[in-house]
Parts: sequence; C-alpha cells; structure tokens
Amino acid sequence: MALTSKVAIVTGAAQGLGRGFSEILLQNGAKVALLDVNETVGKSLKETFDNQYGPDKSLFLSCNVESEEQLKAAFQKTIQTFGRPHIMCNNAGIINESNWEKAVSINLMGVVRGTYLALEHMNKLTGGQGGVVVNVGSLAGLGPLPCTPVYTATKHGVVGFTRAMAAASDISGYGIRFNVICPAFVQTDILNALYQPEKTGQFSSLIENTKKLIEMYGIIEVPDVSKNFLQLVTDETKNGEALAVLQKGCSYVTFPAL
Ligand SMILES: NC(=O)C1=CN([C@@H]2O[C@H](COP(=O)(O)OP(=O)(O)OC[C@H]3O[C@@H](n4cnc5c(N)ncnc54)[C@H](O)[C@@H]3O)[C@@H](O)[C@H]2O)C=CC1
Ligand SMILES: CC/C=C\CC(=O)/C=C/C=C\C=C\C=C\[C@@H](O)[C@@H](O)C/C=C\CCC(=O)O
Repeated sequence: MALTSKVAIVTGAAQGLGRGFSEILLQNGAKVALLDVNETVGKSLKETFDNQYGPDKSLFLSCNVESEEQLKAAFQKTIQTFGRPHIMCNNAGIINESNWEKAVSINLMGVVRGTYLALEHMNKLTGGQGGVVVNVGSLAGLGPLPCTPVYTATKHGVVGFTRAMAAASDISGYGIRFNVICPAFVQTDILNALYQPEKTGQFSSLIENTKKLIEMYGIIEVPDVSKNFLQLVTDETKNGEALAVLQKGCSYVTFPAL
C-alpha cells in the first residue's frame, strides 16, 4: 500500500508509540487523525507536526477510547476533514492492575470499539475502500507477564481478536487486513507504571521479577517499533500476522495449528 494521500487514524497518538506510528505515517505521505485523551500533549504535538509536515496533514481530536460516542465523533470529524480512512491503528493502552476494569475498558474494549468503527467505514462490502487495521498488542500478548496479569489478559485478547478479524475478513471479503504488533519493553512513559505500586497493586512485590525481565529483554526505542509497524501497514501480503518486536530483532509469530 502506497501511503501518499491515504487517511490514517491513530489512537493514543499524543506520545510514545502512538506518536511514533503517526510520525512515520506522515513521513510517508499519509494524512493522520491524532486521537488522544490528553488534550494538552495532543495539541502540542499537532503544532509540532504542523511545522514539520504542514497544517493540512494532521488533525488532533480529543477522544477517550472508552467512549463509543467520542470514537464515533472522531471518525466523523476525520471523514469530514480528510475523507474515509484507509488505515486504523488502535494503540491507546494503560497499565493499571488496581483499577483493572479500566485497563480492560481501554486496552481491549477500546481496540474492539476502534476496530469495529474501522470495519464500518472501510469495509468494501458496505461502500468502503478497504485498508488495514494494525492493533497494538505486546509481547505480553504472547506470553505471561507475572506483574500484570490483567494487562497480559488484555493483550492476549488483542492478539486473538485481531487474528479472528483477519480470518473473518478473508472469508467475507471485507478488503481489510488486520495485524497486531507485539513489542517487548519500549522506552515510553508506560514503563513508569511498573514502578508505581498504585498501578501494579497486589503484584507490586513482583518488581524484582519485572526488573529481571527488563534486563533480559532490554529496552528498545520507539523508531525501532515504528519501522516494523510500517511494514504491517504497507505490505499487502500481511493479514492475520502477529509481529514480535524484540531488541534482538523482529519475527512473525507462528501459532500452533490445533
Ligand atoms: N512501552 C512499552 O514497553 C510497550 C507498550 N505497548 C503498548 O503500546 C501502546 C502505547 O503505549 P506507550 O506509547 O508505550 O505508552 P504511553 O503511556 O507513552 O502512551 C499511551 C498514550 O495513550 C493515551 N491514552 C491512554 N488512555 C487513553 C484513552 N482512554 N483514550 C485515548 N488515549 C488514551 C495516553 O494519553 C498516551 O498518549 C499501549 O497499548 C501499550 O500497551 C506494547 C508493548 C510494549
Ligand atoms: C507491564 C507491561 C510493561 C510494558 C508494556 C509491555 O507491554 C511490555 C512487555 C514486555 C515484555 C513482555 C514479556 C513477556 C515474556 C514472557 O511471557 C514470554 O513468554 C513472552 C513470549 C514469547 C517471547 C519470545 C522471545 O522471547 O523470543
């Protein structure tokens, strides 16, 4: 998929991986709707992108992915401004084992909400142009992260949901590809949560295990993930793929055929 003039929507775009994904899409000629609950940082990023890529290449929209109404409004505003979307990245996510219902609502339900809205507007069977959805899982979506059982569950859910959507699209002919990116530890603010007892809750005592995992896997930088994200967006042979991104390199996950 060539990205020139394509329309992308990225959730959690204000910072971290979402900012990286948005930036590489802009660098490759796409127009990007930046959705985030953090208005201050999101509006500041929009100013930065305006200076780098021009004022008509990105759009910041305040949006909480816990709200179906706000996501629907963000899609409508994107379509009014740029036209129908071709690319959807459901990236917004948190760590909160204390308020685990919030983590489920954002990390898993927010991905379902965003994916279903993308299907509604991109499905070739209902007038859409087709396209690609890249959901953000985690290495914790492929194996357990002991300090965050619910976060692990949400990410396993994102992986399974995305693979099922890819299979449904293949069978039904939506013309949409669905892939999931599964990074290990990346240098962003979310890592701070691992050291905050109010976020790790009853699993705060596992901090030493977490530190060992971080030592074992290392910490990768956002651009190393963004370049692999771009592969999932542009390579039209990729549907139903889970791409693990580790410090030692990246690999497409082979799942057992049961
Ligand atoms: N940093 C890491 O080590 C890894 C992160 N991930 C995933 O990457 C995604 C992005 O996280 P990071 O960039 O690392 O963290 P981050 O905390 O730097 O960025 C998360 C962004 O999502 C936004 N956000 C949070 N809740 C939201 C909501 N309800 N609605 C809309 N936006 C919301 C935040 O305002 C922030 O801009 C998450 O899904 C995370 O689980 C996956 C693997 C590794
Ligand atoms: C609490 C989350 C902190 C930051 C965000 C995030 O998602 C980071 C995840 C980083 C690492 C997760 C590691 C999980 C490790 C084990 O469960 C393994 O079983 C993972 C499965 C396959 C690993 C493949 C490999 O090591 O080559």
